[in-house]
Amino acid sequence: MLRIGVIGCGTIGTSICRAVDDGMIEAELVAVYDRHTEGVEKLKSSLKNCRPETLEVMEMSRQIDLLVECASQEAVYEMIPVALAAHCDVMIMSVGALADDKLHRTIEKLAKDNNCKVYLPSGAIVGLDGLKSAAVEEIYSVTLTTQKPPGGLAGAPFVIRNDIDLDKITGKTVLFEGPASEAVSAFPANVNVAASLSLAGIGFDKTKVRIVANPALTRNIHEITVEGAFGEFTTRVENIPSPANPRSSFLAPLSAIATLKKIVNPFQIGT
Ligand SMILES: NC(=O)C1=CN([C@@H]2O[C@H](COP(=O)(O)OP(=O)(O)OC[C@H]3O[C@@H](n4cnc5c(N)ncnc54)[C@H](O)[C@@H]3O)[C@@H](O)[C@H]2O)C=CC1
Ligand SMILES: O=C([O-])CC(=O)C(=O)O
Repeated sequence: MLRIGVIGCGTIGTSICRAVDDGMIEAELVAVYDRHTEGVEKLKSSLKNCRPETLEVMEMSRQIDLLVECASQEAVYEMIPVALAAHCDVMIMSVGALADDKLHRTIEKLAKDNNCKVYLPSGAIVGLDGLKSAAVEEIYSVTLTTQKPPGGLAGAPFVIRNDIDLDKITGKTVLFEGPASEAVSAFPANVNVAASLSLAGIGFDKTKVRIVANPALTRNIHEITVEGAFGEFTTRVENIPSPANPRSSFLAPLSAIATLKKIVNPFQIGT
């Protein structure tokens, strides 16, 4: 059975661990870790069947086949190279970290050298399957427009740096327009999806991102338009925010669980 370790015991980590605990994913939950011990204890006490140990990444990597990162972009720097060097496959949710070309190349080399896989779930967006197929030929443009209720953008470095009072936004307001390379560091907990889109398509500099604060919304909306030699498509998803973390859409943990199910399933459905 696949032995997994989970880094980050927040919204997504808890959903993944519960899915293993409920038997939805045929895997053994060997270990968990979070920089906040209360988070680890709360998660562990909520499990009915699994008894994971609390282990730091180095020790965890010796005992697992797959390390699941659902913590932060910072954690990708700290944990992913360590796990790959220990011959573990990895799954990354904080995909925005890969906008750093040096880190991206390090992870790619470690994965190749150690014969490991790096899984990047679709997260909170729909349409990566179509984009991957389309990218076999030329892609002319990829645009992501993300709209969130203002509270869902709280704490973003861009908001803090520009002294934006989210409570004072009364109408639909474009906060950011620029390349994905800038969007993922300006809003690290909001548009990791822009990174997955960039990696599947035309890269971080050419992928355009617009981030809109919209007080009329209760959902996180991601709209993607792709134009290329294949033609054109647009996808739009209206995501219910996770109750525990309104920055993250409910579809994100579901996509992480679906990716784990795909890893253990002999049938690989979809591109
Ligand atoms: N790819 C995608 O579509 C999506 C990606 N995300 C990203 O996934 C990650 C997890 O999201 P949530 O579970 O909603 O966040 P969360 O805030 O609910 O939980 C994150 C947990 O990770 C821990 N953590 C953060 N950095 C750490 C580190 N360096 N070492 C150890 N523990 C650390 C925190 O203490 C917290 O308990 C975030 O980076 C988020 O931005 C979220 C939604 C969609
Ligand atoms: O969950 C979402 O809507 C998207 C998100 O936070 C991210 O990509 O980081």
